[in-house]
Amino acid sequence: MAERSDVIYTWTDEAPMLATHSFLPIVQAFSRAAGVTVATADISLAGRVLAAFNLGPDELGVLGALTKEPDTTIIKLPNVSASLPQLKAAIAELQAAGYDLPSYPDSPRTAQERAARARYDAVKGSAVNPVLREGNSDRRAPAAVKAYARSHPHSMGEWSPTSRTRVATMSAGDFRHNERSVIIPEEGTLQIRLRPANGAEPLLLRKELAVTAGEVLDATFMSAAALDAFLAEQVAAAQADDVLLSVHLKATMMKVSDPIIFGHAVRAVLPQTFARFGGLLDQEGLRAEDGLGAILAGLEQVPEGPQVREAIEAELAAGPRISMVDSERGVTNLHVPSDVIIDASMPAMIRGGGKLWDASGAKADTLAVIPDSSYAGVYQAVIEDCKANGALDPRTMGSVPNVGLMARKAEEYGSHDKTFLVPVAGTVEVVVVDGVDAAPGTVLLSHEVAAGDIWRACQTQNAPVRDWVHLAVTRARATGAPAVFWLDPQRAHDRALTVLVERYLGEEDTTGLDLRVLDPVAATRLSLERARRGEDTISVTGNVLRDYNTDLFPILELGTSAKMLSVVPLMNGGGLYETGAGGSAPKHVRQLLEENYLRWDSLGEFLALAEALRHVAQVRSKPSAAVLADALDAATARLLEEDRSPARRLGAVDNRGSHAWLALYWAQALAQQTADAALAQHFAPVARALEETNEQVQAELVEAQGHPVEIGGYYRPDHALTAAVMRPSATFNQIIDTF
Ligand SMILES: NC(=O)C1=CN([C@@H]2O[C@H](COP(=O)(O)OP(=O)(O)OC[C@H]3O[C@@H](n4cnc5c(N)ncnc54)[C@H](OP(=O)(O)O)[C@@H]3O)[C@@H](O)[C@H]2O)C=CC1
Ligand SMILES: O=C(O)CCC(=O)C(=O)O
Ligand SMILES: [Mg+2]
Repeated sequence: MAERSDVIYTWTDEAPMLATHSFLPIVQAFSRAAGVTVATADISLAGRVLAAFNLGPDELGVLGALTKEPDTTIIKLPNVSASLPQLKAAIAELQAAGYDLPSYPDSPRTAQERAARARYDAVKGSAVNPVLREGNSDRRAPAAVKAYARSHPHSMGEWSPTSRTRVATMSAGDFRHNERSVIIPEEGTLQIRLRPANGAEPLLLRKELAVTAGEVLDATFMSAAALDAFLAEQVAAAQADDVLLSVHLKATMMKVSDPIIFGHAVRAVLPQTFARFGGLLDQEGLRAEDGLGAILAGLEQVPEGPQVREAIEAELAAGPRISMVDSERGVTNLHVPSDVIIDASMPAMIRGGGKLWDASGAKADTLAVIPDSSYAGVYQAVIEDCKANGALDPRTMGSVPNVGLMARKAEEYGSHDKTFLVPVAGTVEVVVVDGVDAAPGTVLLSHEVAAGDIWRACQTQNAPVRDWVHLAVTRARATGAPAVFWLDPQRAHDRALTVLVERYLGEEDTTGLDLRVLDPVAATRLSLERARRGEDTISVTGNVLRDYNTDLFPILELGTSAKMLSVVPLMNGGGLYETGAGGSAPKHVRQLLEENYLRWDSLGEFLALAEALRHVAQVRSKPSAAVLADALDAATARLLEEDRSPARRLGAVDNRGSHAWLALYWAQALAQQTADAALAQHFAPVARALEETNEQVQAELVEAQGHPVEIGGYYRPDHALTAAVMRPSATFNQIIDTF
């Protein structure tokens, strides 16, 4: 990684990584011509695993440090936030490729195994985004994208007023109801300990926790008993109502708590199997947390396997219908913890008219189980709105952009190192060690807990809150749209945050702006009501709702969140440009391997790149970068107008075809602009060559489609093989590689 290069383009996983093989050579060729350097940083899951064992460079670490430099510009593509089954698959692939890596120690016994486990656990889950997000988030649909969605509406499933789809969430005992919060007056050090109810010595859960002045610190827990009772009720309710049982969690970002909750859900649908064979499954290391898929696969190696499998199948057959991820392959919602991720799964269901797939591949209503009630009400409010008013109409609906509090691992998404599965009943206490304007030993927060409960603390630093409020005011001013802070007066954390929001709004010039604070359900209703009238409403939210809303509203408005502009102004002056708001679309990889067709849309990359180049122009004093950016935006707008984005089916323009169109339009725009005569002159022959060969190039790209391809790996494919697959037009490559 060339650390001083103008732009750092991230090398990630799955579909975006495939697209990068085609798009990056174009980006580098165009940028080079304008004197802008573009280097890559490998932050893929495989790259991170190798770095964790010193078998490869720690490019994420370097990139994390660069986020604090004022002249850094990073383009961040989506990466796999690995669930344990994915991490294990990546390790197996790397081992088979000859890397000397230990297997994942499920039950570490030696010091060496514990060390290996700690390294792997640091790579697991959402281990990239929190490191790079040294700023708050500004996600919105650019005008050209919104205009395209209005003139080319995606299909929306119909909503019937009699739909039986609904959200089930807990009414007590969950993270929302147990939350307690304080604002830390002065910096200091805390400790988290558990005082067992049986009078035994306190257990130190976290020896030292540094806190900063003015930060919001909260603590809460999910009661295992309340969760199990709730899940048992939902299993029965789904069966009684004959709707599909579906469970929506974020086992990737909430990498400690949510896999545990997922495990409870797996056990809730198989109570008899676990009562009978739980001991055996434990002994074999087959954990409900890893999903039904891992259990069924693991049973192949166990002598009693067929018996257990029979029990599972019988119990599934007798229970409620479970929603399917892939009905053809028999993959249920409970097979893999990372297959159904709430931010994308709930909006896709709502876009589809409240339906999910059953085992026969038919669509059916669902009972969507979202155990913690902190944010579940948002989805229920959307469902109620759709039942009452029908599906939203992408041709007319307004937009709900987001300003999200995210910097410095804000709120729940930074809580993993403070989340604990409670080993014995007792009292968890957050205690002052020093500082904090309190006597050592003072208990700041405490909860009575039982064994199996999930306790966690979250931190929200003060400077990010102030920056977030400022960003909200800036966006409200720039757009004239009302900005609504989604804060829940029933939650201790949100009440503390409201105090800070009011304080920092007092520092801003807010004359003439419409700024409100509403609870999330009221905010959802208002935003939808306005959207139905074609009006825009900025949602100003915490970190989790940032994630949820930036899939929810784009998926309804634009059909996908891949088309979002996703800017993270870094607090020290750098710029992080995320590509879209969606993920790495694993399904797209399978389609490429089976039929050499990649339906991934790189629009998010195009939008992010233009903003990144503008940032380079400013922080590196390179005016031609701004010329590149303006021409790129013009090319992107034209790509949309002329409908050159990837289609979904063989024989049409796919990801590679859309890149070739973009290169043509970009070169033409550069040749025609008058701001930089040297660039115009440089690009005139390039534009001509691309025009003259365009028909042939597109034909070559379509010709390549329609048969299986081999790229030599999933998590770490062979670079040369993948490049050959992703760059099949010799005519196009010749132009890009030589100008
Ligand atoms: N910023 C980040 O790093 C993020 C990473 N992730 C990671 O991504 C993975 C998958 O997550 P998942 O929840 O399934 O969500 P995804 O957003 O990856 O996929 C859901 C669906 O959205 C559509 N989609 C998403 N992006 C595009 C695109 N650029 N072009 C066309 N269609 C697109 C696809 O629909 P269709 O099948 O109809 O084509 C896809 O199947 C996980 O490993 C997750 O951890 C998730 C979110 C953000
Ligand atoms: O980091 C992740 O796992 C996902 C991030 C995400 O979904 C988002 O930021 O929208
Ligand atoms: Mg998301």
